[in-house]
Amino acid sequence: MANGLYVHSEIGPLQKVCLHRPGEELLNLTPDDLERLLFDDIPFLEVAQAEHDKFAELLRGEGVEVLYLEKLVAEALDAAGTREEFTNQWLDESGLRGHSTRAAVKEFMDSIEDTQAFVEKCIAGIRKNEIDLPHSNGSLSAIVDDQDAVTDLLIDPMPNTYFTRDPFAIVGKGVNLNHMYSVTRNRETIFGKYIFRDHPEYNDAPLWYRRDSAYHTEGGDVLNLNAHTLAIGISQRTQASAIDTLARNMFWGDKGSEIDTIYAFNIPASRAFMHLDTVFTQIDVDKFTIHPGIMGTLQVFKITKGATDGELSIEEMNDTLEHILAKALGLDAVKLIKCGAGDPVAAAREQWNDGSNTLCVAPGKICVYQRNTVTNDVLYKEGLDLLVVPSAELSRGRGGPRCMSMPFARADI
Ligand SMILES: NC(=O)NCCC[C@H](N)C(=O)O
Repeated sequence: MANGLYVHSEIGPLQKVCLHRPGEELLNLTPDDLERLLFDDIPFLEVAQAEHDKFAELLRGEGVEVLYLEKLVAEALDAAGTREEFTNQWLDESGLRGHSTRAAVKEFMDSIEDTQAFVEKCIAGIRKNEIDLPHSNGSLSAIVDDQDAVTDLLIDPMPNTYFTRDPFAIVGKGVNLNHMYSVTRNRETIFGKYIFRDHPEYNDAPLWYRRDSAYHTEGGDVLNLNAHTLAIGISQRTQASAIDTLARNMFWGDKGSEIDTIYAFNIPASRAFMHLDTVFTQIDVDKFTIHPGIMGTLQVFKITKGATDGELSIEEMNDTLEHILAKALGLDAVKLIKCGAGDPVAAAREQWNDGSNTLCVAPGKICVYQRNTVTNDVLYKEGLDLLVVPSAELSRGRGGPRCMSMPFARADI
C-alpha cells in the first residue's frame, strides 16, 4: 500500500493538487453537442491553455506540487501493465456500437505507442474521419447505426476533464470514486479507478464510494470541513441516496474512515447551482463565500450514527447557516461573504461565472477568477489574499478554480 493521499480540510496549506490542462478534447466540441457534453460555449483552446498554465504557475508559486491527471493515469497503466484492461473498459463505456467498429477503434488506440499520448487521445475523442471503418457488409449495426448517427464523432470527447474536482474526491486518506450524474462525465471516473488502484504512489486507496454504486454523486458537492466532518450537497449531481450509502460506508466500513458527521445541504437542482461548490466554498478558518440566491431555500441535515448498526440518525437543523457552520467547525462564529456583494444582478452574473467557486491554498489565500470583479473587490476588502486566474475562456465550461483542482494533500492547520 503506497497511498500518498491526505486531505482533512478545505483550507490547510495545499501541498499536492491534480489538474488537467485542457487539450484537443475542446477541438471536438461542436455547437450541436454542447448541451449533451455540458458546455455552454466553445472555448478558444490556445487561450484556455494559457489561462490554465497561469493557474498552475500561481499554484507552483505557492509551493504546491502540480500533478497532471493524464500523466498519473499513464504512470498507473505502465506500472501495473493494465493498459489492455483499461482500453477494454474505456471501449465498453464509450458508446461505440458494432463489433467490427470496436475492433477498428481498438487497433487504432493500440497503435499509439506512448501511454500518455494514448490517455490524451481517450480524452480527446475520435472523429469518424480519423479511422478507416469496416464496410457495413455483414453487420446490421454498421448499417443502422451509421444512418441514425447524429454526430461526426465516433467517440465523444471528454471536454469536462479539466474539472478534476468531480469524478473523484479525496476525503482523509481515501477516495470517493464517484458514479457521476451524466453518461458523458462518468467515463472520467475510469481514470480514478486506475490511479487509485495501480499508481505506485496512490495505489490501494480505500474507496468510500464506488463507481458501480447505484446512485450518482460528484466531487463538487463534497467539502472537507475537518478530519471528522464532511459537508455534502444534495444537488442536481448528488442524490440523497448516494449520501446515505456514503455515510454507511464511512461510519461502518472497515477501511478506516475518520468521518463521523455529515452535513447534507439541500440546494436547488439547477444547472447554475449544479454542485455545492458552485454556491459555497470555505476560504479561511472562519470565512466562506456564498451565493445569496440559495439562502432562502437551504435545508440542512446532520447525519450521524443511529442507535443500531447501519441505521443513520438524521436531524434537520433549524438554525441559521452561520450557526450551523460555526457549530460544525467548533467555532464561536463564521462570516459568510456574499458573491456579487449581495447585489442580486451582480450576484447572479458572477455566480454563473463561478464567483463563489474559489480554491483555498492556505487559510485566507484563495484562487479566484479575474472576471468576477464585484465579488473580488469584497474579498479584498475582507482581507483575503487573492491569486487571480485569467478566465475569459476557462469559464465557458461552467466551473471555477475549485472545480479545476483536486487536492491530493493538504497540511494540517
Ligand atoms: N465542481 C464543479 O462545479 N464543476 C464544474 C463542472 C462543469 C461541467 N461543465 C459540468 O457541467 O459538469
